[in-house]
Amino acid sequence: MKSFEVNFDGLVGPTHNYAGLSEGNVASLKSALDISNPKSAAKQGLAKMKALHDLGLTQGVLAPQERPDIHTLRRLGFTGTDAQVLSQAHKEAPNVLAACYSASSMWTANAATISPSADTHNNKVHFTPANLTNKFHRSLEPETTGNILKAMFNNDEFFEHHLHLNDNDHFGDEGAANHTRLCGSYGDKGLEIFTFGRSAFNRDMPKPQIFAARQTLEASKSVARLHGLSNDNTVFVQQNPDVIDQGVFHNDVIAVGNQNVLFYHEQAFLNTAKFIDEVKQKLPQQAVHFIEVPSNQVSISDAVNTYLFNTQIITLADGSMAIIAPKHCENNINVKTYLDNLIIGNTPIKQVKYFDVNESMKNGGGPACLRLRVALNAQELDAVNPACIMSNSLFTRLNTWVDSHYRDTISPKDLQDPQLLIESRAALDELTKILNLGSVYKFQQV
Ligand SMILES: N=C(N)NCCC[C@H](NC(=O)CCC(=O)O)C(=O)O
Repeated sequence: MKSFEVNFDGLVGPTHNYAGLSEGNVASLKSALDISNPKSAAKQGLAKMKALHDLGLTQGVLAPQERPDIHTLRRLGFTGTDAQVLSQAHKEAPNVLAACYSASSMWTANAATISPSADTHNNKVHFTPANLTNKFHRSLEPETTGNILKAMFNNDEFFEHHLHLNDNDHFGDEGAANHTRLCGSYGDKGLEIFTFGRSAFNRDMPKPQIFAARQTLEASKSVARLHGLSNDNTVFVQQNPDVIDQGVFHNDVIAVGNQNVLFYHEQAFLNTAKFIDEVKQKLPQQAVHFIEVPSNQVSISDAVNTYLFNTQIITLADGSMAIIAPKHCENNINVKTYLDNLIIGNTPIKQVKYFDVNESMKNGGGPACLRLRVALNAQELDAVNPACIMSNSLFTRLNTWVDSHYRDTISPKDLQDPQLLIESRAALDELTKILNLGSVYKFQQV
């Protein structure tokens, strides 16, 4: 049966702003309190989705979350009307207010971990939303993420949905940003690689000294268990703690895989040689292209600033691969030179396409952060909510929707404006109709 990898990109929400919420994420802290442009952020994202659709890929859309999260503000003790809650929070706890306003669900690589049916014990596609416990603003996402995924993959015959892991740092889980899969064609049984930053229970294992390691080994193992993966189709590898301390807060900032290609920086992993041996031993039927980028060609700092590895490697109709990269890669001489040489070398990657996703990049989200990969066979794809699949008409419809609901600027003082809450809800209410999601947001459930 034919199989596909579908990218479900996060639609940037109407409250996209720069609040400096993510310690350990260099770009987020650098952009703190800048003025954002939600309209252009959403359109940059839509343009990337449309480009992949035009390249012949099946492209999906994942809805944003309800922000501001007024329910969390009330849970934290702010009372009165919505306007009073916002103004009180603005006065007393502006950082909490900003966290409850974050449009961070756009980075859908952190929405969930997905295991395709070829890998799982019961031949269903398994979904586990990420709990994102390490950052308060992101820990608000998993419940709604689960609702949205259930509304998109709503068929028990093919899809199995799990509850996110326990909300505790011991089981900190950041989803597909720390998970990649190597395989032959997408429908073949593959090898699922889980990368973790630290162990929660084993204090003897190395860990970063400056920034938090967001993903634990225990979380990765739990997801693999829930999905019914076996020892022979999983690898658990530790991220190099030194690079976490240099701003590599997720593994997808330093490594990316697609089918028989693993593209990674030489400093990405601890014990790289052992890891590569295990991959070779567990995937004997595949000649994997291990593309290791040396530090003397691309430094960690260049990788973090350009997001060379937060690129999407996609397979085109002729079987060759293309890299979807942010413009930052084109503008950095070391990275551009590396990529120019890569596409004439002996690997399946034959072209690079550069995209302007600057509004997202300024918060530390590159092209790969913006997408959740779901490998599906033809029958499973037929069972996906068709309203969430990109088409020429959906692209036009969503651009018009953005034009009518989104602001051109948001600055920190705008977060107390109750009108922004009203605008955001109106936008999301209409969106749930466009994407045929039903009432996935709390404000729709009262
Ligand atoms: N690498 C992947 N897959 N995702 C990138 C996530 C970026 C996100 N930034 C933020 O949440 C910044 C929000 C702010 O500062 O306003 C984060 O750090 O979790």
